Amino acid sequence: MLPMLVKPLLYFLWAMGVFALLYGMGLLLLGYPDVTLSTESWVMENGMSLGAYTLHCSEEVGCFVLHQNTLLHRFSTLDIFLFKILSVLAVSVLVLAFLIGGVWIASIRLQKTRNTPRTTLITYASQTGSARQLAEQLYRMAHTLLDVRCISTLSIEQIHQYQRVFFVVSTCGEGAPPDSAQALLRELKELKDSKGQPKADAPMFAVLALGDRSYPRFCAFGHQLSSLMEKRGFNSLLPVHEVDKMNKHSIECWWQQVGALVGASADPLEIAMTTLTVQDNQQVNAPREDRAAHVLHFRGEHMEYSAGDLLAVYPEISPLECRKRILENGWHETDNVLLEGQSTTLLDALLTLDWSDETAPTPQALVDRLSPIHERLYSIASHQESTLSLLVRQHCRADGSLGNGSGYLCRLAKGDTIQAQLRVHESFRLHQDVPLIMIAAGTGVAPFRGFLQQKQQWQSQCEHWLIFGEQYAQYDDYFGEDFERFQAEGLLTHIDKAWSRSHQCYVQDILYQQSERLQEWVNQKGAQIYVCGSRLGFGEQVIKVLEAQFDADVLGACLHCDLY
Ligand SMILES: Cc1cc2nc3c(=O)[nH]c(=O)nc-3n(C[C@H](O)[C@H](O)[C@H](O)COP(=O)(O)O)c2cc1C
Repeated sequence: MLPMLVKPLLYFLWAMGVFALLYGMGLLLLGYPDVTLSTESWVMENGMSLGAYTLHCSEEVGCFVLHQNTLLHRFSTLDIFLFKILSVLAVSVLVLAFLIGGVWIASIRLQKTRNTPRTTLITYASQTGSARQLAEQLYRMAHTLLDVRCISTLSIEQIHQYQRVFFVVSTCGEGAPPDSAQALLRELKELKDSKGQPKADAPMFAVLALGDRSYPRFCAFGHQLSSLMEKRGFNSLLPVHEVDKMNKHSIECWWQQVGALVGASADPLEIAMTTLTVQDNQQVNAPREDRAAHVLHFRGEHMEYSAGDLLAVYPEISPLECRKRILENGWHETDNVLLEGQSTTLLDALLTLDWSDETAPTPQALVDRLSPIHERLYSIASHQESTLSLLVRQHCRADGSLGNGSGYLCRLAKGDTIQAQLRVHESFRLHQDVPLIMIAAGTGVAPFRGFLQQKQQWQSQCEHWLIFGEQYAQYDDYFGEDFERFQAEGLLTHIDKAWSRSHQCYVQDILYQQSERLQEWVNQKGAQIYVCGSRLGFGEQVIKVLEAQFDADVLGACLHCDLY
């Protein structure tokens, strides 16, 4: 844009200069003293001298130049008018040139900064989007100092182009690496062992390991990656920093250390949130109060997501429920406790903590056992509409109180707003228009409504098969009307429902009964299989059946799981 403006400006300046020169020369050559001018009118108040020359102006006779009291030139009113125009134009052009030049130089500098190779890389390995979201957030806070990229696009050779590499990695499965980390992991394993000796010129690295303490192999992949990097001769900058359930304080501690190393400002970590407004919240399996499932529709701005993505919700604890639970334990809400070294009331402390089923002999012992409230991830049940839908099962604890995340969402009324984050679930998105086998249990059916909406947008002609399991046909047919509509439109070509309590039928039974079709769809029609639901029971059983039906490499190429 700027270089485009500069060229015409230079031409304009050049043309003006030529005009002014010619005009001046014409005046000097052709202008001559006006001999008829009377000497009285030479004496003017507003004269201006330059050496032996004096310029005088008079309204009656115009302007004239005296040289040692001899009239040298006289300028007409038109000359004066043109001089004025020329000087105004010259000043404006100079100011404009100054401004444009300033912006131009600044933009060249910016371009240079952008093109300067960074010495520090932040790379993420994410399964459900949290590590990616965090790495991109950190990058935004120090974008002039860092590069950011997904670990799947990173090779060892590229690591060597940096002085420092910061890994933000999660652990999935049972202590397993995210899919995106497999290639680098393979490369690292194949690399020659440096026998634990760091190489002097090798890049330095540090690992931020995201995980969840409730899993037996907490942050396992972060540790695996760090020890493998060290064995291959990379220099460790910091010990592996473990983060439980995306604890913000813990992330900030790590970022402060990293910031000091790379020269980034130690600003507090701003987690960018999307505000969603509740449009509708309905229980869809009435009258099942013990296992109530709700469909929520939200409206929000700048909602960029795809079917299969997740929504991270930050629950707010209900003070009413919290008071009730405090009383049931025989305590008082104003009891004094210490939280992170600060004295506060039991109620205030518990409103910031994740109190699930934990019990303790005293209020302080309870507070000491609990961790801060953490985000909850929900599968999105829609696809890039102006509304975002969720299917939420209300969790009921043994004492009758509601789970923190599901209780918060199921309590919401029309018009309420929540703060949430959209998380890219790369491995559970649709990447191409191929036949789908969608296998779900319970609220795991949610993403498949989104998938079919996406296929509808694509005007897909492929075959789609949904296998859905829940307890009761009369209550639990979530999104039943939507799936019937997709069926009527020819988008959903097969649907099988397994009702475990009302019909004693399970999803695995259908997979066995329809094994021929399953084989045909995968081997001949190139179908991809997506499985969503709880890992225990459903997920494990389904994987077992699929492993019995397909070779490992065939399954590896077509299976996508979202098991929790
Ligand atoms: C199916 C599943 C399995 C998980 N397995 C582990 C595990 O073995 N160890 C662990 O520390 N965290 C485990 N987690 C927790 C994740 O590491 C944690 O939620 C992390 O923030 C997810 O980051 P991501 O969204 O970038 O993948 C698991 C989470 C899920 C959903």
